[in-house]
This record gives sequence, structure tokens and C-alpha cells, in this order.
Amino acid sequence: MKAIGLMSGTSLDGVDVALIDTDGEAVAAFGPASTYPYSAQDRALFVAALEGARALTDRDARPGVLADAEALLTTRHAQALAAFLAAHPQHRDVAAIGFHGQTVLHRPEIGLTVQIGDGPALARAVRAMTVAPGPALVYDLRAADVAAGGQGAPLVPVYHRALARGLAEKGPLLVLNLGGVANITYLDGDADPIACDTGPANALIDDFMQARTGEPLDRDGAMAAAGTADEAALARLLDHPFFGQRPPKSLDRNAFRAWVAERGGVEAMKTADGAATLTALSAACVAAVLPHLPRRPELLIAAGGGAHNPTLLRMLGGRLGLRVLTAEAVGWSTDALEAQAFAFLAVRALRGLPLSFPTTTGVGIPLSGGRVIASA
Ligand SMILES: Nc1ncnc2c1ncn2[C@@H]1O[C@H](COP(=O)(O)OP(=O)(O)OP(=O)(O)O)[C@@H](O)[C@H]1O
Ligand SMILES: CC(=O)N[C@H]1[C@@H]2OC[C@@H](O2)[C@@H](O)[C@@H]1O[C@H](C)C(=O)O
Repeated sequence: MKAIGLMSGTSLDGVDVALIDTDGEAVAAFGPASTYPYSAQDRALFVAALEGARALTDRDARPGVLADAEALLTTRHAQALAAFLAAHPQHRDVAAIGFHGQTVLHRPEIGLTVQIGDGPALARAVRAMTVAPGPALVYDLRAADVAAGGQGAPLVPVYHRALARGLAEKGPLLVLNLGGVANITYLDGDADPIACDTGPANALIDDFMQARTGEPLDRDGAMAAAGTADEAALARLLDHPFFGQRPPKSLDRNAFRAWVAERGGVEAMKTADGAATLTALSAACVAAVLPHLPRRPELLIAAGGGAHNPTLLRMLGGRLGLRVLTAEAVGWSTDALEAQAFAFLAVRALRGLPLSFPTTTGVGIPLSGGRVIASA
């Protein structure tokens, strides 16, 4: 069936929209994909929402700025979907929509993961843009896993496995998503994927660049390429219990912010050296997961925005000692992979198929999830 995924990731850079044709087990065809960027003003509200969410204990509460942030986020998703369907009117007969929302807090250790995004409100907007009876809208896809004792993330591994079945390479291989946070999927034939978050990917680099240069990213890794990573600082930063933990494990976007501020010494570095150190940290965090995997992978497939950063890719190749290819190089999408994954997960949820596994989130048994609004 035709399914659309809507994803707003930890980088807070915009709404990714992607369409695929899938039965939730294999992908018959990739459709179009687009990103609808947030304005600086939108982004500021979402950054405030992350701060406002820090003290939350009830995942349904929307105190202070969170109510406005949720309303704006839902509106931006409705607008993104409207623009996407206006550009591709032949897809107004879409059958399923997966709506991730925006994670504002992720603390699975206390049973809490919070994604803002108003499913019923988006479903009402969807009705006006689609062919009757309208698609099923699936949202709140992490909650069931966390309620059952899982990490609630990462959820994309089952999609990585579906795509990897089409590759000539049988593995073992790693798929790496370089978003705000980095996560890996280890694939070896048909075995259940092994997955976890590995550490920061772009979040710390973006925050550092914003503070130093006023630009929200180190475009093409140019700043990091001009600097030198401080290996002593890296050793201090890698001396964190997270890296000794076996997968599954997951992270909040800002999990390492205080740690880096305390131990990194990055504030005292020149901008280029700071960017190089934080970029090397992202690569070193991925390398730190290798000892926890059953076999040494032969290939790493990099996706997400960080796959556009050649300095990061070079450092990954060096620190992992693996062949690194971008998702594009194997015929997948670098930028739309996560949105496609949420389209795929929506169809799986509608069919009652598992979204998460003991080896991906630590949940006790393979588990489905998502809240469904039939015929949005
Ligand atoms: N040309 C580029 N050079 C360097 N970095 C880039 C480039 N393009 C994108 N990025 C980085 O990629 C980030 C966006 O990545 P992506 O959209 O995959 O993240 P996300 O989906 O929001 O995060 P997550 O996967 O953690 O939810 C940007 O914030 C930026 O840091
Ligand atoms: C709680 C949450 O939103 N986590 C995100 C985040 O961004 C990357 C990494 O951390 C990953 O675990 C997850 O996203 C992807 C899409 C996932 O669930 O697979």
C-alpha cells in the first residue's frame, strides 16, 4: 500500500516527508520525498520546548511553552503534507500515514518518552487533503515499547533490515544514522537486527557552531577539516559509562551536553579545533560500539544529515577501519530514510507486526505499537 512517513528529528531542522509502496515487510517502490524546513522562529520555539520538557513526569502534560510548540508542530506537519500532496496529487489516495512527532524528552530509564504532535488534529487536516475514505494515521509509535520496558528507540532497524535484504552484501554490516543523535543497526543475514544509539552525531556540533559562528551547522565539515581533534579531550569524553554498556541503549538529544561542557574543554579551543574534536567524538562514539557486536562488520552504510559531512565520514572510516558508503551509494536515500521508515512502521503497526525487538530496544518480546486513527 501507499504510505507516507512524517518525521521531525532531533536536529529540529524541518519536517521530512517521504512516500513508499510497502506491505510492511518489503519495499515495492520508493516514491517522492521532500524536507520542509522550519524557520529560525519555529526552531526557537521547539528549542524552548526541549527545555520546558526537562521536568516532565507525565507524558500527556503540556505545561507552559509545550502546548504552543505542539500546536505549531502539528500545523507545520499539516502544511508540509499539504505542500507534498499538492506537488504529487497522484498520491492523494495514500492509505497510511506514520506521524512521528517531535521528541522533546527521552528518559526510558524512568519509563518516559515524550513526542509532541497532536494526532487527532493532524487527522482532521489530512481528511481535507486526501481521497475519501482517507488514510489511517498512526502516531505515538514509541510509547508501547517504553511502557513494556523497552528503550523506545531506535525504531528504524526493522526498516534497515528490509532494505538490506535487497543488497548484494550479506554482511555483517552496519547502517548508521547520523542525525542529531547517532544510531546503528547491525545486520547479519536474517537474524534480528542488533541496534542502539551510539552517542551524539550532529547535535553538539550544531550547538557549538551556532554559539561560535551564528550558523546552525558545520556545512560540509569545513570548520572541522581546518582544525585538529584534541585526543586527550576525546579520551576524557569517552570515559563515560554509556560506552561500556551493551546494546540496546538509547539517548536523549542533550544527553552529553553537560558531560562535554564539564570534561571536554571545548569552550577553550579555537573554533576549528573545537569542531574537529566534536566531529571526532561522534566518530569515536560509533567506534566504541564495535566491541559489543557479535562479529566485526565489513561495511558501514551512512545515512542522515551527517552523511553530507565529508570530514565526519573520513573520521568514521579512520576510527572504525571499515569501508564507508553513503546510503545514496547503495541506492537508498540519505535524507529520506527515517521518514520512509515511519511510513513502513505505520504499515507494520496497521498489520500488527512488531516494530521493536529484544535486540533493538530491549523490550521483552517483539512488539507492535502506535496509536491508530482509522480513515483519517
Ligand atoms: N552539508 C552538510 N554538512 C554538514 N552537516 C550537515 C550537512 N547537511 C546536514 N548536516 C547535518 O545533519 C543534520 C540534520 O540531520 P538529520 O535531518 O538526519 O537529523 P534528524 O533526523 O533531525 O535527527 P535524528 O536522526 O537524530 O532524529 C543537521 O543538523 C546538520 O548538522
Ligand atoms: C527518542 C528519539 O526520538 N530518538 C531518536 C533520536 O534520533 C536518532 C536516535 O535518537 C534514534 O534513537 C531515534 O530516532 C530514530 C528515527 C529511531 O527511532 O530509529
